Amino acid sequence: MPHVLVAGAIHEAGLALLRAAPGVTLDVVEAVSTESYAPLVGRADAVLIRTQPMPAAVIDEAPRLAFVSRHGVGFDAVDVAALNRRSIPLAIVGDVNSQPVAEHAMMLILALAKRALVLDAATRQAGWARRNGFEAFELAGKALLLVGFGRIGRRVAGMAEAFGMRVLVHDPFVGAAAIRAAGAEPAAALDAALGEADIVSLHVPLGGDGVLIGAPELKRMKPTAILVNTARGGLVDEAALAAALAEGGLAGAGLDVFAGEPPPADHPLLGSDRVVLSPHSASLTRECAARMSVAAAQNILDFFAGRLDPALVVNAASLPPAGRRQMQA
Ligand SMILES: NC(=O)C1=CN([C@@H]2O[C@H](COP(=O)(O)OP(=O)(O)OC[C@H]3O[C@@H](n4cnc5c(N)ncnc54)[C@H](O)[C@@H]3O)[C@@H](O)[C@H]2O)C=CC1
Ligand SMILES: O=C(O)C(=O)COP(=O)(O)O
Repeated sequence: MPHVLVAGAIHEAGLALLRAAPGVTLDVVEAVSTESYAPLVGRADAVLIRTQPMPAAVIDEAPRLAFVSRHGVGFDAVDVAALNRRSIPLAIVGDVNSQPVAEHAMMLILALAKRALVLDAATRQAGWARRNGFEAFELAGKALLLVGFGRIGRRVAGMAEAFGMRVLVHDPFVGAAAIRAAGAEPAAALDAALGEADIVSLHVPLGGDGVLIGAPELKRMKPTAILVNTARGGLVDEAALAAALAEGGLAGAGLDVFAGEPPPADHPLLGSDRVVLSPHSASLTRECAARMSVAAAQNILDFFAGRLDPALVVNAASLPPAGRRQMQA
């Protein structure tokens, strides 16, 4: 009889699915820290986890653990090597959250290009004083560099093309022909593309290499350019980004994600009016919060029923043959 631990607050729809499943028992811990759910892993057959860390120390304390279900798609916070040692599959939700994240990236691009927050504040405070400041710029004709051309990056490309933008793509794992077929231009060398772009948007996983955009990469960007990160905070050197913005090396940044979440109150990027921020909420639309919750819960039910889609498993663990883990009513 599978016992499921839900680590982190999720939409009620997924909880309802698990509660209604015959034979499933549940622990739900809404707090986001690892410490809050770690004491409960010992009795879990499956863990449904949000983005809080799941280190080896926690996995090693879970003798019954047979399956981990990510509520989203990024799995950098889970110690995959520890799962692999015991051949425990880790599944993600696939395409379920790509659309709202792509929309959010476009929202940040537009907010920065149009100086939305600054002009909103100015309109409330000082009337028309900034009307002729000519601070906004147009997207049409500008070069957008997408770093990463997977589920989300491809959707941003389509949206940007509708705005009349030129789309450059840097993704070493996607062939030039596929990039051209999507109406974009392959950019094999990241350094050169960074120098060409008016807007850079990140859509790659956070991997072992860590920082992708550090001080040298920021220096290659135009002083008029903006950087948008809806992927993972650890991809960007935040101190170097704050310095580039303060020194006029870069015009703006839109950030949904941070190296440490939530960012501390004295974080250098929180004080800049060249920055538009959101609290890792790109996928959390009304619609998608329910979709992710249901998809992650369904993956658990499918795993124990022996019918999980293997394409959703992202680590080196094969699924048990159908029927081996039948749920007991
Ligand atoms: N802010 C949020 O709420 C969300 C953030 N994310 C983040 O966005 C990331 C991307 O999501 P998806 O598009 O669904 O993933 P995906 O796996 O479909 O696409 C990632 C792409 O990045 C490419 N890539 C890998 N390393 C690269 C590198 N060094 N340079 C350039 N390209 C590289 C891959 O070839 C792949 O095409 C996730 O890994 C996750 O961290 C995803 C969903 C929600
Ligand atoms: O899909 C992702 O990788 C996300 O960042 C969102 O994940 P979460 O809603 O925190 O489980």
